[in-house]
Amino acid sequence: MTNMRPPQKSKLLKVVILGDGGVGKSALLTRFVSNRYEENNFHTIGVEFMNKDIVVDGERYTLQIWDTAGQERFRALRTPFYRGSDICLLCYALDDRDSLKGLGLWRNEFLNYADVDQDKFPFIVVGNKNDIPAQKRQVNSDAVQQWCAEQKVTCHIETSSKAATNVTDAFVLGLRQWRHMECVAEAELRQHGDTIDLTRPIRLVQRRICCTGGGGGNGGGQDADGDDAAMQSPGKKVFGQTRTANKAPATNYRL
Ligand SMILES: Nc1nc2c(ncn2[C@@H]2O[C@H](COP(=O)(O)OP(=O)(O)OP(=O)(O)O)[C@@H](O)[C@H]2O)c(=O)[nH]1
Repeated sequence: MTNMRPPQKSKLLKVVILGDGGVGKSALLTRFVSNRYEENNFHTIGVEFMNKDIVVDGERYTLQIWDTAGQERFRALRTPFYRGSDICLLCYALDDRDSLKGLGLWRNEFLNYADVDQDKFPFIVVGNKNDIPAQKRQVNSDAVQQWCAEQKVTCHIETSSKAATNVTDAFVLGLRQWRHMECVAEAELRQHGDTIDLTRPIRLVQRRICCTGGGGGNGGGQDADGDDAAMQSPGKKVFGQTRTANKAPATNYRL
């Protein structure tokens, strides 16, 4: 016998990095996964992905991170990969104010193709290249905060792939935001979700089972209410079968 706990399963999450060409998406990914930095990167064509295992708050995750091409001409190559994403990093460069303005288009493009609920999806705004000298900086924190407020994005972080500043933190921020939204969604489900009002439907179901179980006889029909539309419908068996099939997902009962 051993006291060792079985190894914890790793949760797989898909992360997509979006932003204008040249803001440093590939550099961010390379720094995070391999802790390397290259000054002269080629433009990404289409998409590339890398996996990275990470433990955050005691939980194991495998992040499958998709680096996308920022250039407009590769749009058709990247958009099919948005579906199934769990987290999206919206990247701009601190020495390029247009790249911040462009984030709205990136967010919309993602929402169009990823098919997610925009109010419940973890977007993280990442301002890369924060190693640049002050005189080269074109984006100040007021502009970013204003953009985030307008777009209802709550998380913003500055990084430098070159100087290895905050790179892991950007992904961890995305992960924590994802987990927060999962918790909110679960709580909502518990509160309002799969609720069954047992008063009327249960009486119907019991009668149905009685009717069909009795070989189609009239015994159970005696106490049927005249105003019960469901009881009068011809789909008796279907109603009973549907009820049986639906048993499993019911999580809340309100008496
Ligand atoms: N100063 C500074 N330069 C960076 C940083 N990250 C990337 N760069 C520079 O920006 C260039 C472009 O970076 P990439 O990672 O290729 O940019 P990208 O967003 O992936 O570009 P696309 O593939 O065209 O979408 C790099 O060749 C670096 O010279 C950084 O943190 N600081």
